[in-house]
Amino acid sequence: MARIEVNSPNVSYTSDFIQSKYVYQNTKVDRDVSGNITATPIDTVYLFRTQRRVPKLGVMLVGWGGNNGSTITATILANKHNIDWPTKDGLQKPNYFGSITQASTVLLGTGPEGEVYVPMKSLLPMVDPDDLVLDGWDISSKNLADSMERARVLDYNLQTQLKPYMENFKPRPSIYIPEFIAANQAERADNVLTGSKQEMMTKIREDIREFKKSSGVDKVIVLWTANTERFSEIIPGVNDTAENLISSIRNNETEVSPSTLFAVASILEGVSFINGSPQNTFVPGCLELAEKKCVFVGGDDFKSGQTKLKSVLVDFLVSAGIKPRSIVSYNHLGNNDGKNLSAPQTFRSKEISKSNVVDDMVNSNRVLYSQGETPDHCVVIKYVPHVGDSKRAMDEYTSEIMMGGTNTLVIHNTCEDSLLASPLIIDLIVLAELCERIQFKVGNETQFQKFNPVLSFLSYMCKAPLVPRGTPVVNSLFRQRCCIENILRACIGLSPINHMLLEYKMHRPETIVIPKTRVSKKDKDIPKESESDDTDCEK
Ligand SMILES: NC(=O)c1ccc[n+]([C@@H]2O[C@H](COP(=O)([O-])OP(=O)(O)OC[C@H]3O[C@@H](n4cnc5c(N)ncnc54)[C@H](O)[C@@H]3O)[C@@H](O)[C@H]2O)c1
Ligand SMILES: O=P([O-])([O-])O[C@@H]1[C@@H](O)[C@H](O)[C@@H](O)[C@H](O)[C@@H]1O
Repeated sequence: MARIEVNSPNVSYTSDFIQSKYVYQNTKVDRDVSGNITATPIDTVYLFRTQRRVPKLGVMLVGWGGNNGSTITATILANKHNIDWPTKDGLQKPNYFGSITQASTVLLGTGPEGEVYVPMKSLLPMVDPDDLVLDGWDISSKNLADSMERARVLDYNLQTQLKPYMENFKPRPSIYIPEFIAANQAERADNVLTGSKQEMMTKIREDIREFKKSSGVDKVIVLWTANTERFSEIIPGVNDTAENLISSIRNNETEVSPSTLFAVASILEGVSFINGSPQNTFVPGCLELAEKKCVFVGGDDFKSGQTKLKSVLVDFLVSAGIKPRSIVSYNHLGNNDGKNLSAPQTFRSKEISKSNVVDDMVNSNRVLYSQGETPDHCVVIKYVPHVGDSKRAMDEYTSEIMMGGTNTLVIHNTCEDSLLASPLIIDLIVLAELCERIQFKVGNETQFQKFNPVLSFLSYMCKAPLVPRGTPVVNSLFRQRCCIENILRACIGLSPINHMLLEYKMHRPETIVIPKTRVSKKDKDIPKESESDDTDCEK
């Protein structure tokens, strides 16, 4: 992969850090009593600092023996050991298609040869997924080779070759509280911890420490890809504050779910925790704990197929001035996820995360929608065992066009559910780990800080993005991707991609002057480069 170095006085490279002075340009909007608007451009100077050393990273998956867990393990091993396999269509080589960090490119700029695109992963030093060290928990005791076979996702020929690598991986016993998932999951729950919630959580914390020590990894990230749970009730005194949540765990309170126990265990171990399922793992007390301890949390629910397309299509329609009036999304699938979602309480969690995804786009356009007006939006999921992991999704978008006309789009999508979700696991881990190495100072600040513990940077991969209090939720896939791309660019001192291509829109192109350097703010506005690390965290 070609090395990228930025040639600018605002960017410096030391053996430890890439440092960039960056002018963040924004617009402040004020409305007067008559509703008239004043827009004021605002410049803020940031000093970004990214640690260059990529750590040896351990990943612990909760639900390791599931379809996603076994598929991502197999994919990493196949890529790492360069295992290809014959199919009826020829020899298939392993890859990470569907991962933006590994398989997508970004426009870096223009050169003599025109536009130059580079792999997203080449912008900053990132963990190579081939180097991830995997471990995890499952309530099912099957080893990973048997789990892969049970999942019926990958070609048989690949499975045969991977078996020797996978059969030694055995999930650690996990926390099973039957009332949080569908009753039909009981038949696979033969690998479970016993004891009080406090005791089980302590065991999970020990597992994280033990894994870190025995594997020799520098750091660990924990990711929930276990069954969708029902929503937890938010009860004052039980899970509304960090203190109450901790004492509820101590008192074995009913309304603390396994996923919240895993999140709390990870936070207490200083380990980032990502939730790939829709339930409200991050009850207010859990979020407060993450904030206090300055540990990253991200989620919720992988945005893999039908919803991902929705967050493109509705954005397209609304931004084209077309008014979606009804969105009806149906899918059926036959994997264990579908089986678990056939219970009303777990389906409800999924229905919520799949339904909210158009809110920001609808609310952005008061020409089309009056305050409080929304399109009809219906989400249906059915379990059909025969189709296994091959999910069938059917969507109908009915929109109002000019002069009362109607535009109906009908989409049919067939795909392996887990082959769409697994690359998102890679991106969530790679980007969350990168965020742990990025620090910045704003204006005249003397101390570096990190991103807010609620990592909204991961929104692109999530159906129901978790954001810090008071932050706008962005669902539009295009905007979510721009955010990732432009923050990566900021870290190397490059301006956001603006798609203006002004240099190609000139009547007299010879008038273009390439400035020697980007103009920076006066020295007094530039954050100082020394001083200590981020603080404000309870240790
Ligand atoms: N595949 C997708 O496209 C997709 C998209 C979005 C979200 N998701 C979510 O990802 C999750 C995993 O999907 P999947 O297809 O791998 O499902 P799966 O049912 O195949 O795997 C889940 C695994 O979790 C295990 N499990 C359940 N409760 C557990 C607990 N408390 N601790 C440890 N393990 C536990 C199960 O035994 C199972 O092996 C689901 O919640 C699903 O809704 C999947
Ligand atoms: O990502 P997406 O395709 O919109 O959503 C999917 C659902 O349609 C599917 O029913 C469910 O089992 C998957 O876990 C996933 O949530």
